[in-house]
Amino acid sequence: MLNAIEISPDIWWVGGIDWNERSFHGYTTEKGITYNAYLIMDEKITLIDTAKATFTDEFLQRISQVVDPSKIDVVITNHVEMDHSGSLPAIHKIAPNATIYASAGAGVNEVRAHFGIEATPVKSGETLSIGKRTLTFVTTPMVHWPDNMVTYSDVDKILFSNDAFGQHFASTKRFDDENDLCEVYKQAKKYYANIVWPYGMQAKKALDVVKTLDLNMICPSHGVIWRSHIADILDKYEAWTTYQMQDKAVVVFDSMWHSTEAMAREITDAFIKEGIPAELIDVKHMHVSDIILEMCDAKYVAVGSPTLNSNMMPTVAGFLTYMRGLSPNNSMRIGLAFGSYGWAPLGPKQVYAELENAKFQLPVPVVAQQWIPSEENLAELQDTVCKMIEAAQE
Ligand SMILES: Cc1cc2nc3c(=O)[nH]c(=O)nc-3n(C[C@H](O)[C@H](O)[C@H](O)COP(=O)(O)O)c2cc1C
Repeated sequence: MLNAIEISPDIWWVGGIDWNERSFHGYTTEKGITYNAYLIMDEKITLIDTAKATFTDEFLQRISQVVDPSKIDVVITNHVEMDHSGSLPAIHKIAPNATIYASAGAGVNEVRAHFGIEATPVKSGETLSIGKRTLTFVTTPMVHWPDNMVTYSDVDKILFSNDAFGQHFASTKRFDDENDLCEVYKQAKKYYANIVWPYGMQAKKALDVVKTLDLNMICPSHGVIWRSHIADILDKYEAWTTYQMQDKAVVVFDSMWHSTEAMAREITDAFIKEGIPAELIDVKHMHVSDIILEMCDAKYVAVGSPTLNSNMMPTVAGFLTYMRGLSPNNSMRIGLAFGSYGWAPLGPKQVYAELENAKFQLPVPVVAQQWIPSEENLAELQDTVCKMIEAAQE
């Protein structure tokens, strides 16, 4: 078993590694997950967050390599979601006199609602001396639950950032510079797109506070610790939280007999012909959490469905529902609805209505094709794409 790891003098990583988790509340985690918790060996022995309940044994074993868990004096609960707090009842039982801190209001209420445990409230800006170190709490409400907060240790210049700057990435190596950075950044972006994206404005506020801190490390509750690429991940969060868009297109579709697929291919080619990178995505073959990663910074989004039993296809409806819940900046995008039908163009029209509901700019009407598109019909899609690009430039 991997040992507890001293990440900075007297600060230990004592989390859990979930090598085989592949679905985290419906989000695919192809690289597994870590539940990071940190133990600070100061005059008051302090634990920052815990682990998912199923990892309690692993987590307690790691703590025991450093100290008897019953000696813990302070537990900081930055966020009550159960991937971070699932082992809190076990710690509470082993160290009943430890003081558990959570954000005033939401954090304290959530600890009580989940575990029937009374936590001590802390407000944003409040400090706690644990010996040599003073910890400062900064609440980050709705990044991504009402209770979220982050904790800063002054002596070490470490920010315990909980979900912010996290990535679902299991590894024996704890630091950014010890791992494949391309993969780490991809997983950080996928995490942001699937978890934090709806709360970009709140995340931006939190980021502005983080940027004022003197930082040696950012220790998130998932994935690798940032020590060598702090400026880079902060820059990336700046771009993501301000919804910076790329001049690129994603064309998402499903198709039974390839007519909608032929339209999707033509639309993709038309974007590429106009010099705009485009990606063709068949929803049957890509998970919605990966589609969101591809589309989160795409200026152009085309969505196609045939009519199936008087509806759009359930796969496309599933994607649109997931996307609508996550994506707050659709008014900055240019959308297109398209698809084939036999006798009633309900599938493509429902896609259009969904894009309209999700507040996309829709400069061209729905392109509904009866049965199989001819060469001429397909060629007309080139004009449609040109109109979308013109609308983006206005
Ligand atoms: C099981 C099934 C159900 C269908 N239901 C409808 C329907 O309710 N209304 C309609 O206009 N066309 C319906 N169609 C016809 C398709 O929409 C039509 O064949 C279309 O061209 C398929 O596009 P695709 O090749 O992209 O799958 C149905 C086709 C199938 C196979």
